[in-house]
Parts: sequence; structure tokens; C-alpha cells
Amino acid sequence: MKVGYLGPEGSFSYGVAAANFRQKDLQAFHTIFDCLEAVESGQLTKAVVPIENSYEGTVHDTLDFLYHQGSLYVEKEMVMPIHHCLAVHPEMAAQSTHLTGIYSHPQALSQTKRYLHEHHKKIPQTVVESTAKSAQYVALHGQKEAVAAICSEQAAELFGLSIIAREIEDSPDNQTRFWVVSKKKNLTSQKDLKKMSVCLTLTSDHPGTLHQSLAAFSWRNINLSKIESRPLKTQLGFYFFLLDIVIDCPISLIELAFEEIHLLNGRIKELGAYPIKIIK
Ligand SMILES: O=C(O)C(=O)C[C@]1(C(=O)O)C=C[C@@H](O)C=C1
Repeated sequence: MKVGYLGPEGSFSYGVAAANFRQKDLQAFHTIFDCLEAVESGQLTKAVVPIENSYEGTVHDTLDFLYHQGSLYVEKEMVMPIHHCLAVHPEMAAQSTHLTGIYSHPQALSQTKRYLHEHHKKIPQTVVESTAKSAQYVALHGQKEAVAAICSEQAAELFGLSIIAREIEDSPDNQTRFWVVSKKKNLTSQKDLKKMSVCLTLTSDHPGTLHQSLAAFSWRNINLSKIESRPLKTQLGFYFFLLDIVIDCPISLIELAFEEIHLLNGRIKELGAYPIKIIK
């Protein structure tokens, strides 16, 4: 088995992958897209990818791939607390009040926006592929340039950096949902499945179309825990909707709602039904 994740080692995605799979099965990729494409092409059995952060919302690279390119299924969700630190090269630790640049993944820069505004307002920020990549960059270049990385404490340790600030995330309850995706539909028994995610596309646009589709869930007493629109990437004003459905009824009832939506000319793309694991 081969399981892909957004690398290098020390990324949050790596932390989740390592908590679920054997070290020898893990393979690092440069981007979420590369990771998902490798599952799609059969080069990987599975991938562990972030899907949503509690503070910054949906990870669009993941959702867009699964809707537009993928024929992949979600087989498991994992929720992990995300704590960021600010780390520098050990030889720069004494000069850390004179930083010339801060590197990180866009999600991490966004999750620490307020902290950066208050403490490092004028320091230029540079986006890199992952938080661990920023730690790797600082380890390689941080001796000459007074640059810092926003990454996990584990990544800082792994790359031999000195931590100059801990838990710098703006929200104390910062958490990210990760999905394990594969080409196979989940075979887990229904009693373990907690949620189902689907993408809804409306093929006609008249007053009440979305309302009628959502009514297919509400009159069956099926609870939705999330609805979000994303551009269809065709023209301005055209969207698909991500729906997260709580599985507290037989799946056959949810499938009846899908049938009703089809009769209303709505299209449902199933992303999968999955159990949820909370990582402490
Ligand atoms: O950069 C990493 O370490 C990742 O695993 C990516 C990622 C993300 O895309 O959301 C994962 C968790 C955190 O929310 C920040 C970054």
C-alpha cells in the first residue's frame, strides 16, 4: 500500500498520515493536487489531504479536485488540533526581533493573521507549499537571511530550528479536518459511518431550485451539517454546492433524497460516507 501526503515530513498532513498508516507506506508530494492525481492515476492507494480548517474554512485545492477531476471517494475523516509556532535558524535566535521574512503555507499564514499583524506587521510574507517546507527553507537559508517559518513544533524540531513563539494561531480551538481518499467506495459498515459528503449541481435556474433540493432532506428529517457554494469554473455566477450530511438515519433514506433531487434535475456527485476520528 502507498499513501500520499503533502510533504515534506513534519507537515500537519504528515502528522495525520503517520497517526493512521505505517511509516514505510507513506510518500511525500509537493502539492495536494499532485497527491490526489497520484491516487487518481493508480500510482497511490490512498492520500491524506486537508479539507477544512475551523478558522479559514474549506481547502479549495482538495474540494475542487474532488469535484472537477476526481473519481475518488472519502473513506475516513480525521480532525486534528493545529498549533503553529514561529521558528528561526538557531544561529539567528538572538536576532529574532529583526526578521526579514516569514515563510509558510497560505492556510498557516491566514490562521495566524492577527498574531502577525500585532507582532510582525511590516515583515514580508512568502507562501510555500507546506508548513514543513517553510521549516526546511529556514533550515537551509536561515543562517544568512533572518527568516522565520510558521510550522508545527514537530517540524521545527525535525529541521533543527529554534522556536521563538508558540501557539500563535489566532483561534485557541484551531482544528483541521483531513480526509483519507481512495478509488474505492467505503466498505465500512453503516454503524461506523458518521457523515456523507456530496456535491450538488443544479441544472436549471429558477426561483426555489436550491430550496426544493434541500427540502428533499428536510422533510425526511435528514440533518445537514454544512453547505457551501464553489464556482463551477465555467462562467461567473455558476456554482456547485458541497453538502455534508449527518448519518443518523439509514443510508437508504438519504439515497431516496438523492432520487428526489434527480427528479428535480439536480445532479449529485457522491464524495463518500465515512467514520470520523478525533486526534488529540
Ligand atoms: O502545510 C501543512 O503542514 C499542511 O499539511 C497543509 C495544511 C492545510 O492545507 O490546511 C494542513 C493543516 C493546517 O490547516 C495548515 C496547513
